[in-house]
Amino acid sequence: MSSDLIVDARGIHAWYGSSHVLHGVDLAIGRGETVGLLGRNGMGKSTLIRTLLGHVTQREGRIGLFGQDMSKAKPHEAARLGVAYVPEGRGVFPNLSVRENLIMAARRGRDGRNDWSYERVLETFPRLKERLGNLGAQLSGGEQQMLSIGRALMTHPELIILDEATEGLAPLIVLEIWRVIGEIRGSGIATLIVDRDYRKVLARSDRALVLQKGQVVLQGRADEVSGSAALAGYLGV
Ligand SMILES: Nc1ncnc2c1ncn2[C@@H]1O[C@H](COP(=O)(O)OP(=O)(O)OP(=O)(O)O)[C@@H](O)[C@H]1O
Repeated sequence: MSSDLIVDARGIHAWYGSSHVLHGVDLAIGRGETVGLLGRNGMGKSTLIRTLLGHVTQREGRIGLFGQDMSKAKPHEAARLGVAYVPEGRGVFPNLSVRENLIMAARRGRDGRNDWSYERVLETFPRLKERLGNLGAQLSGGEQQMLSIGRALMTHPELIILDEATEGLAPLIVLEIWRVIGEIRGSGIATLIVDRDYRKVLARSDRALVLQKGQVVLQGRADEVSGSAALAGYLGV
């Protein structure tokens, strides 16, 4: 298990009851690397993420995070090591204000890093600055998504996992989220991105992999995946 890798997962299988969803998936993410995870609906993208983080417990295979064996670990252990997960459907505290949501998340990074301050997060998301006193539940979907990403940044992660971060949002907000994803990449934090807009994912990723029925059917540098004749067929586009 290489400690140069943030994620080093080999031969991952996962089940929901008797339904076998992942069939031997390998995934590696290096420090600072942006990886796109593509595939049609129901192909196992969210399940792969949730399996790596220990949310799906019927699993087999070796899961290494930061060189540690996390094959049996619980979700909070992955978070403690520096993996921030922004789930599909967000995950902000509805009864806390924007300010409280952010402050509560604040934590130094693995090496004591503290560069994503409260102020920097608000500069990155000017909309949140205007809503500091609003409760999570009072925010629009786009604002909740920004808050969720802002919370992730305040934990000073080594890796942020964004599962459908732009899903169901208005076009201007979607642009805003992609801008921030670019900023996160530029700041050296590794990212794993799942998004329906495969062109945008590929344009912003170093590498990409495509899942079909719980198996990796295509992977490589993002430009290679982008140029692959097989891509459209796998994505159904
Ligand atoms: N909690 C669950 N219980 C049972 N089956 C599930 C559960 N979550 C997902 N599945 C099934 O597992 C398979 C993979 O789903 P998953 O959500 O990982 O796909 P996905 O590629 O992320 O697609 P989507 O974009 O639709 O979320 C699908 O057949 C789905 O119906």
